[in-house]
Parts: sequence; C-alpha cells; structure tokens
Amino acid sequence: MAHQNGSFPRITYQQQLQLLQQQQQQVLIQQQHHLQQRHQQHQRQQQQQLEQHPRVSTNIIANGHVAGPQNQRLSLTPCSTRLRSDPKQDHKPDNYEDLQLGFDPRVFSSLEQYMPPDMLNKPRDVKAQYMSSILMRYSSEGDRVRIQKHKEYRQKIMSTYQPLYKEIYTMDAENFFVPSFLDAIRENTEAGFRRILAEPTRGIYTFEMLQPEFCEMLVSEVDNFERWVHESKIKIMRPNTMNKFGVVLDDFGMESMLDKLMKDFIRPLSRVFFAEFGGCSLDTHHGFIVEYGIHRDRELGFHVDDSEVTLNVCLGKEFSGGELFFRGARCDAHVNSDSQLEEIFDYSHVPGQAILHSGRHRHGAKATVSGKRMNLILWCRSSTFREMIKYQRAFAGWCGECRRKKKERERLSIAATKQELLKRRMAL
Ligand SMILES: O=C(O)CCC(=O)C(=O)O
Ligand SMILES: [Fe+2]
Repeated sequence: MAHQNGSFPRITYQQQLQLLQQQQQQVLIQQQHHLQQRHQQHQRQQQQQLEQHPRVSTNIIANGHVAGPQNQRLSLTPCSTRLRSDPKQDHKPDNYEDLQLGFDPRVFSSLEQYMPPDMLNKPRDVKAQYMSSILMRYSSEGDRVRIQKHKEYRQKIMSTYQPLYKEIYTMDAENFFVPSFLDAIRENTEAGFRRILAEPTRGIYTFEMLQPEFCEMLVSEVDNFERWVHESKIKIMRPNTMNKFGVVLDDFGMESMLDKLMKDFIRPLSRVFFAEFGGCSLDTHHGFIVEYGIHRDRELGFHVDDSEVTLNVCLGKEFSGGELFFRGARCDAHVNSDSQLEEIFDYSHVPGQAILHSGRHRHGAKATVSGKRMNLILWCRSSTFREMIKYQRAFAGWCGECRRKKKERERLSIAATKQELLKRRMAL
C-alpha cells in the first residue's frame, strides 16, 4: 500500500496568505449577506416601531450598520470589520515584525491594502487589532498555537546554532550548480532543458545539478547541526512522517535560500515538465535532508509525497544500495491500484545528480546496504493546484489508473459502436 508521506502539519506564510486571498472573497460575500439581512431586519423593526411608537426613529450610518439605542452594540460584532474587494495597490503598509501577533507579521502587511479607506491611516496598533479580528474568524485556535510554537522552535534553534558554512545559507548559483544546469536555466526554453536532462520513464527527469564542493559543504553543515543537536540535547522535528533521521533545512536558516532554489530554478523546469501539476505556480516548499546507513534510516517504504513536484539530489557520500523504485503516478482515488509494466522504474543515485518527479509518482527507497547516503529533498507545492483539484474527478492526464480506465471506456464504446454497425448491416 502506498503511504501518504507528509510533513508535520504547519502553515507557512505563503499558505496563510493564500488562505487569506480565498477568504477575502468569502468575507465580502458574508458581509454583504449580513448587511442585507440587517437592513431588512432594520426595515421591519422600523415599520413595527412606527406602528407602535410613531415618534422613535433609527438611522443607517455610513458603514451600513444600524445605529439606534437598541442597535449600537451591533457595531462591535465581528461584522463591523470588513475588507474591500479592490485593494489600494499603491498603499505603503506598516511593518508588523516586532509585534507579538497570532499570525505571521507579513500577512498583516499584505492585508493592509484591503482595509477600508478610513482605516488605512490609523495607528499601527489599531490596524493590527482590526486585521486580527478578521483573521481570527478563519483560523482555529489549534492552528494559531501550532504556528506560534513552530516559530518559537525555529527562533530557539537559530538564536543558538552557529553555522559552519555561512556561505551556503544564501543562494550563490555559480558556486552551487554545475555550469550546464545554470546555462539551461538562463536559456529557459524546453529545448535547452531537454539538452541537459534525461526522461528515463514517463514523468521522471534526471540531470547533473550540484557541484561536488557544495555537496560536501552541505553534508558537513548537516553533520555539524546534528552534533549540535546531540550536544545541546534539544529535541528536533524530523523531516516527515516516515523518516526517523534527517533534518529540516528550513528550520535552521535555509528557508529563504531554498525558496529561491524553488522559484528561480525548479519552477522554470516544472512550468515545462509538470504543467498539469501546477508547475508554474509552485509557491511553497518543505526542504530537508534524508540520511540512510547504519545507525540511520535504512530504507523508505512505498509512498507518495506531500508535494506537487519533488526535487531529490544525492549529496553522497560513499554508499551502496539505496535505489529509488517508482511505480507510476496516481490520484488520491487510485493510490493503491496495481502498476502497469511500463510504470516500473528503478533509479540508482549518483552524487550531484538530481531526480525530479511529481509528488504523486509512487515511490520508495531500497535499503542502503553499506556506507552512508544523504540526499537533499525539496517538496515544492502549489496552493493553486491544490485548490483546483478539489473540483476535478478524473486525472487521465497524469494518473495511470484514470488513463487506463479512460482507455478501457473508449475501447468498450468503440466495440459497442462496431457491434451496432454490424447489426444494422445484417438487418439490411
Ligand atoms: O531516499 C530517497 O532518496 C527518497 C526520499 C523520499 O522519497 C522522501 O523523503 O520523500
Ligand atoms: Fe518521497
């Protein structure tokens, strides 16, 4: 059975932002609905009051809330906070980094331009409170606690851990990548990419990517981090639900470097080769190192990744075994269906060489039988793709089983048509 390999649940800044953009629309619709109801209710009340006490009157104030002795409380309900549908693009937002807010400070800066005009020039605290009351409606207490805890966890690590090689924490393409890879990315054409990569089986691409010096530095940095973890007795989070060893690079300072890696290097390739998985809209990532060998993980069971596109690069060192086995891409409904012969593909890792595949391409890693193997893994995700597939049922473009079923339907339909034609001819 293919396991769903997932990272531990956490919501990143980009995910919060994406959630917000979807929800802004919802907020506006709800607000309009609420106001309509309020307005109708108000009209009914006014009518009743006029009937019972002809001298009492109420007003509808500018923001649409009903003012009047019995209704003043209403302006304090959550619906008094509203967003505009047309963002003020040229608005220069405040910085919220130094405030202790329940959400990523960047979400506040991004949201500001959606606030009503009369709020835009209010003091920062007032704006923060206003936006918080909106955000609170869309995030559970559990999520907020988890985000805060994870933030504190990262802060704790980064305030104490001393990196060994500071130079690998910022993107330095010339020193990280081999020239052929860099040239192809610069050229940014399908023909250019095809010159450097191989497609040994449908949907799997391999190419030379990392320079040996960079691989060595990254391996040493991870060893150094692991030593520090051991000495400081800090309990660290492992990369995903299936690995007992390995480290999350995003948790000790490499998040922005890996974000650049995804956006500037993996997204151009994915736009061409993984278009049907949202390859052009990859917007978040989970970057980690897996470690195999004696006293480490030995193998990895059959699974699909929590990603749209996965980059896997072997960093070395010396090892034998550890081959990846692939068994075809599947949608959620068919994740446990049989493989076709042409979907069976095994791959042997080579240091510095990358393998790029869809997260839904079922795979696992055979036992690393001797030595030690370390691989850099970047799970790239597209929130747009995840939103879109909610409304789709069949995925014949990439799911082997959907494709097989579609072909089978077509075959049956052709056979039935032939039968019908034959019957008609016989009847003539
Ligand atoms: O061991 C490998 O190279 C593959 C790792 C993997 O598939 C994963 O971490 O999701
Ligand atoms: Fe995987």
